[in-house]
Amino acid sequence: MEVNSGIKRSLEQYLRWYMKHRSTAVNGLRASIALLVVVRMRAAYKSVTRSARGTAKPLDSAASATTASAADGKSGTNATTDISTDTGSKKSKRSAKRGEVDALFIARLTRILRVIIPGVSSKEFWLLNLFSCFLVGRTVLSLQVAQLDGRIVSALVRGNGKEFIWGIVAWMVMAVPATYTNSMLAYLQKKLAIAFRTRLTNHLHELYTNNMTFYKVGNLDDRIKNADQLITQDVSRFCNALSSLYSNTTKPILDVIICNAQLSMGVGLEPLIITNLMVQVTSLLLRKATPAYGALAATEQKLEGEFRFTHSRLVENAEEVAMFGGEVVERGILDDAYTALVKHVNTIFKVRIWHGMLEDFVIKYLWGGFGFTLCAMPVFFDFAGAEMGAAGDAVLGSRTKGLVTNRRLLMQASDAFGRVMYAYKDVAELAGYTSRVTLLLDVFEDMQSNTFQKALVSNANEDVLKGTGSFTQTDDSIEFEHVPIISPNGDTLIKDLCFNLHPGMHLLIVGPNGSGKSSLFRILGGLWPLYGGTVHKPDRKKIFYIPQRPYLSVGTLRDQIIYPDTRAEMQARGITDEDLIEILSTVQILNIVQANTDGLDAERDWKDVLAGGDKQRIAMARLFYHCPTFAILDECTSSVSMDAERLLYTHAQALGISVMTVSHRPSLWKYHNWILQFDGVGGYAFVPLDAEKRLALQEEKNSIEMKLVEVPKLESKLKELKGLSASFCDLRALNRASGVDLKGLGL
Ligand SMILES: Nc1ncnc2c1ncn2[C@@H]1O[C@H](COP(=O)(O)OP(=O)(O)OP(=O)(O)O)[C@@H](O)[C@H]1O
Repeated sequence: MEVNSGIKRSLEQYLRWYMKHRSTAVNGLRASIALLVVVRMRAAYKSVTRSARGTAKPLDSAASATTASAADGKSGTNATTDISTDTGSKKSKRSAKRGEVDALFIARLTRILRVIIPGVSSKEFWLLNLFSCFLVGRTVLSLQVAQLDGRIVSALVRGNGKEFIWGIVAWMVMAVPATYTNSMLAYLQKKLAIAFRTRLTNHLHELYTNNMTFYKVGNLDDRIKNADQLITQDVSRFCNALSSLYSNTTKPILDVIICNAQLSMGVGLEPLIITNLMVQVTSLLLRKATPAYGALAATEQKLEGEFRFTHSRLVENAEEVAMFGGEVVERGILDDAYTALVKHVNTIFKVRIWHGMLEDFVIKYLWGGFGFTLCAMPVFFDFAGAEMGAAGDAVLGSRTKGLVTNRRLLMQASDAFGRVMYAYKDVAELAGYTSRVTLLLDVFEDMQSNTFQKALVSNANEDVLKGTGSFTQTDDSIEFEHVPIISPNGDTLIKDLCFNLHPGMHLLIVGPNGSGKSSLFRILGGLWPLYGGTVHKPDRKKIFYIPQRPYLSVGTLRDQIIYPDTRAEMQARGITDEDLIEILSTVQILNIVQANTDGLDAERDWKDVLAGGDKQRIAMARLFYHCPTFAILDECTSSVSMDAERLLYTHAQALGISVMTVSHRPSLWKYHNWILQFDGVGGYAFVPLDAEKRLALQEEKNSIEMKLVEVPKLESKLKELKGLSASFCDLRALNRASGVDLKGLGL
């Protein structure tokens, strides 16, 4: 008994001490929590900076392995078989692929944020601030509504009509800023998303169109298959996800903080801390049980892209597939891509079933139970120091007001916390989109410094691939000085090419298929990396290229002829529409202008409207418009008659254009005076071309080859005849022995 009363006494003493020093204890607790937060933030910051360095390092080292870009007059590359983006720690490699919510995600997001919110003076920064103001405003209004709710119900319980009516008036007045705030939030969220998208798209377009990145991605690098989908879809999804996430997390976080602060006044700090701790623990468990939604979203996007790619492939090659009757094969390809996508999406759905159940149980029911308990605290215990001594209506009114306000605040806080938890899924999805957008930025930035990652052919000579060549600018000559022609796969097409070309020289390039004829122009144009030697060439405008498949852009007929000039550039050059009409008349396609009432201003889908031969004639018109020093003609007359061919060459040469032709047609030889002949095994010959002599030799060679074709037939005939004459001799011998008269047999 004494022991018991001793314990009771000590407990009472402790409680008295506690009530006396309660505020100090509470402050101490607050300070500890603040300290904990600071420590955690510091740790998070450290890990972010560490992982950001981990990401940057391989890119930096890769970049340092390259020389300046082709545009600067040099070209280099870092071709490698390793196609992973991050070569940092194993963990960062894994998360790089999976798009997890971790420090690497924060580092990547920060990198993109620097692009979409470039500074404090940017429109996006102020939009974000305005948006934040409205978010805070909405939270403040919600608190006011909770207080008002409590007051109205309290007045109702006490039967105080005047207070009740004033409460209703205040309620209606509050509706005005509340509805305006909600509408503005919806508007600003969309505005912010589109502003982010504009910034990011502009940045990506700049990189994509610079240094021929649109060619290099896909051709020289393996990392991205469908840059178009990434720029058009993934960027949009990323921006929408980011702006909605900002709204979906900032408001709930604010709600959680402010409602908790208010609640602590209503129910006391201790029960609130205990409840919060329990919520934290359960939310931690829930987080642990959350599947990798980011990785799932990233894979879904990838599969969506591949599915879209199979369709665009079919659209692009529709005519060929239809002619071949390849619909069964194509159907298989489309179905395979779709099945892979659907299989993955179904996996996500299934994962969502059990996770949704768990999430609902924890957020709605478990936390709901915590909430009820919390609301009951001021009723059963006096943590907040409510005036329990007061009597009758006052106590009832005070309790009702407290209960209604607290319950509303609690519901708001728990709903907000729930939304923060649900937002984890959105964050995970954002992590997926972030990893896709970062990959796009990584690849585009690598293309600027000519750093490529591509699987090489097994026999690629690694030593040769480590070399770099250079470009220098000349006035009007082209020279290749010990330049190897190596494909992006690492195949050596020509080992060591040397030749030079001056105005007045017309070069014919011949060789077997795949020997590197077109690749020579890819090197000259700076499309492929230069692994050695020097290419001396004039300004880009002095070399004009006409490919086998003419390229027709979007726009008017005039735009097709002057491409890539704009109308303003055409006028600046002093060229008029009449000059263009004359050019069209020279290439004999004036009928196209006449067939269109808008003349040169006619806008059509020229790619589909024009026949193959007409397209090639438009390309010739383009050449005559630009009138360069050198023209690269890569099998560009395959669809036109020999007359049109003659016209192209004679007119081009009359304009002083030196031609470099790739063609298998001997009819074109006469327009050239030099020949570059590739042997298909890495060797070549560069010699003057006497077309007449070469044609005569060719004819002689052809006739000998024709005769050689006859040789086996003649030999077999000879053999047959020899056999017959042998049997004839045998017969005569036999006859002599037997005395038969051969003449009588007609032999
Ligand atoms: N983007 C690329 N990536 C990898 N290899 C390529 C690429 N483009 C071409 N090649 C390869 O380079 C080699 C040479 O191609 P190129 O187009 O120069 O041949 P060509 O001599 O012009 O042949 P053809 O007379 O058939 O047009 C081929 O083996 C081809 O597969």
